[in-house]
Amino acid sequence: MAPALATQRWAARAPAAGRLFAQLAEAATWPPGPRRLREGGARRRAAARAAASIDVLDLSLPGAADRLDASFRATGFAVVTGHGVDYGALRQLRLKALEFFRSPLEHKQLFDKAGGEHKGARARGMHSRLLEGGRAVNFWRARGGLPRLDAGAPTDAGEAAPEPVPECVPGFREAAEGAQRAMHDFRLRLDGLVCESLGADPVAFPSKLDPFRAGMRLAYYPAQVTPPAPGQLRYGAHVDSGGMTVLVRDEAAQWGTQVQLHDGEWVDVPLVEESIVLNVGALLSRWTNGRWRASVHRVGNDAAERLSIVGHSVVFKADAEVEPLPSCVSPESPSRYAPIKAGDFLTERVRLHRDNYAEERGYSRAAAEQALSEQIRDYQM
Ligand SMILES: O=C(O)CCC(=O)C(=O)O
Ligand SMILES: [Fe+2]
Repeated sequence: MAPALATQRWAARAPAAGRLFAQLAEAATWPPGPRRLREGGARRRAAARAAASIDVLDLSLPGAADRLDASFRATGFAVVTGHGVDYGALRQLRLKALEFFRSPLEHKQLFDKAGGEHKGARARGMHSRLLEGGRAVNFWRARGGLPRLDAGAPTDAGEAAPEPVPECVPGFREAAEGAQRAMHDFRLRLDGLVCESLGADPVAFPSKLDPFRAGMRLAYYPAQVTPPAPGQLRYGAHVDSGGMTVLVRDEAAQWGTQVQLHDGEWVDVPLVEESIVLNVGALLSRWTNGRWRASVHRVGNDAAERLSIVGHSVVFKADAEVEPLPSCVSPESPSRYAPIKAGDFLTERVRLHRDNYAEERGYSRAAAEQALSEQIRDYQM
């Protein structure tokens, strides 16, 4: 029997082991060449499926609110064009951010607040990211003021005092401010579109939001010079926590963002020039009573260096009470979620990710698993 056939049979009998074999085989040819990336069978199939699965919408055309509603109901994701954002400002931030992330570790460590009092930095996982060579730094807009580039992150409740970033990369601050400005109007427009899509009260809706708290995170994926371990991903499967995520992928290395559809299948987010990817977070899904899905997504392995700019819209005030919108509740679709304060919800979701969560909450080992799985279910959507 030919070895290849034997392998196929063995893989068919033991799918998990077969997958491992496939991963090892992939590792043996790491890094994947451009041809393999374009033409790999599984990837091509996934991409073909994605074309039919994740909508691409031109927001400059009439009916944008309804089309957004349909996309978010179906997958919780949409790739948008016609957004009006100055892409040049985003490109400039990408360049400066790459300069920062490629700079010596001592520079990047200036941003590591995890050992100090800025527990927000630790809570958001920046501690390990920065120590591993610099992967993320948060920006946010000071309340009511000009956009500022700040180190650390707000506390869980979003109340930490911002700290100015040391100028280790000339022009970084200006680039960040330029990108924030470029995004600001778009974020406001998205807030308006969401209100329209959901038929929400145009007075009550904006009063719950604070567009000036919308930040920008730079997620850096260093070039993968060694093959990933079996099952390892560039960004593990997760659901975003808050309102709407506004994701600008790296034009030079866009491949990798994948979404799990309702039927469990993973699909690629389509690659579209100068597009922005929108996706629904857990709190927004909850507010819509589950009408809009908060889908699980991840970033798959690719050898390329990559930088994603991750922003948000529909940013709730920490003390905003979030309960299913009346327009999303009906006799056929009764309210599924109790009212919750946005700040409390986000704090709890961040805590769920800590290793010592059960211990912090005083759960016994036996009770912990039960409580955790219930909490995760509650806080997932
Ligand atoms: O970088 C990407 O493509 C996705 C990042 C992401 O999912 C996130 O930051 O929540
Ligand atoms: Fe995400």
